[in-house]
Amino acid sequence: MRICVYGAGAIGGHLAGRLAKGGADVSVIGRGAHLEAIRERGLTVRAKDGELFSRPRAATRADELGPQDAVIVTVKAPALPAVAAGIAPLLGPETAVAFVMNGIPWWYFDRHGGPMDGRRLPAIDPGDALRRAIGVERTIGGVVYSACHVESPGVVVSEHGDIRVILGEPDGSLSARAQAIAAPMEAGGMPCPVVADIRNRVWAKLMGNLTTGPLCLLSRRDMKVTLADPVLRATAVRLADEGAAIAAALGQDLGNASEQRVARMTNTAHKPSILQDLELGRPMEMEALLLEPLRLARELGVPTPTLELLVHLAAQAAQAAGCYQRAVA
Ligand SMILES: NC(=O)C1=CN([C@@H]2O[C@H](COP(=O)(O)OP(=O)(O)OC[C@H]3O[C@@H](n4cnc5c(N)ncnc54)[C@H](OP(=O)(O)O)[C@@H]3O)[C@@H](O)[C@H]2O)C=CC1
Ligand SMILES: CC(C)(CO)C(=O)C(=O)O
Repeated sequence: MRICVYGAGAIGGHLAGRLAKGGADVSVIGRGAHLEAIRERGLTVRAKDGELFSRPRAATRADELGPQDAVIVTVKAPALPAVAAGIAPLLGPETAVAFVMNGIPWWYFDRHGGPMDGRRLPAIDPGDALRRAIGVERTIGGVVYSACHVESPGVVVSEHGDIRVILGEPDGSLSARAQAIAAPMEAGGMPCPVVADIRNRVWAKLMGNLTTGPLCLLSRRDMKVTLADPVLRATAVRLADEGAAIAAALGQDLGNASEQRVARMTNTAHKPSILQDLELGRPMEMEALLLEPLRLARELGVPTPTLELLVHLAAQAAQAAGCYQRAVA
């Protein structure tokens, strides 16, 4: 199976390594020193279950690779317009495109049902660029648990053993095409369930970002250090409660699990990827991870006072660092 990972950074590198180990014919699209190193010396993934080495075909442009059976998009959300502009050469008539990223995905309300069905998210997909270039028919939703970073060009470190990718169709079907991506992932050591409730999984993952994102952006410290402060830990629980209330207003029941969610993160010495971006001066996923959930809360009449305050402070920090340009609204 030909699978291209579009955005071979930390997550994309990890997934490419797993897929190669699992027997897929893997290529990656990336850029800069990391891509050059993968091209010249191969891709190394240092994971808790051992080191994976592979030699995926590495390209900076899709026309170097041609049509694929599947594409897995793993860029940061601000890079999605560039993916929309560049992806066409990878797409044959049957190519599926899985978005394995954090945050509210551009397709969230497609095939959603109810009064919000079909609603657009212009902050995530400006000008409907992804909708036009890829379309919801090809799209598979995805969530990833794998704290990781690029240690040096060509080398990705997966920091914890608790890893998984979750795939799901926007219409809830358990499709053969999602299973076809999951199979080499699983064979490569990455658990990869295909689920009927991908929106619920998106929200469950988002809880981690809504809690540790604003707090660590403001503390500039990793999750373990930040959450060791009892006041900030209690604040994280309030953030998780508010996030769960937004999800509930959209019909996604996350249970009464905020304490446990935060408890699971207290021993994780990981800097959230959004903080890594701030520190490296890269465009930050403010919209998909933080601001779009707030917008939905306002629209649905869900009170989120703690989230409002901390996300707006975080947005100011992001603007001051030159990593987020929009006016916050
Ligand atoms: N890292 C983590 O621990 C986790 C991250 N996530 C999520 O996974 C997603 C990916 O994150 P992560 O892997 O950390 O991000 P990275 O920035 O490490 O990876 C994205 C890669 O895509 C490259 N890229 C961006 N735009 C283009 C383009 N137009 N053409 C070619 N290459 C491009 C980037 O290059 P460049 O560096 O030059 O921009 C980078 O190498 C995000 O949604 C994130 O929130 C989820 C769980 C954990
Ligand atoms: C913080 C973490 C690991 C989970 O919420 C994450 O998703 C990220 O680093 O972006």
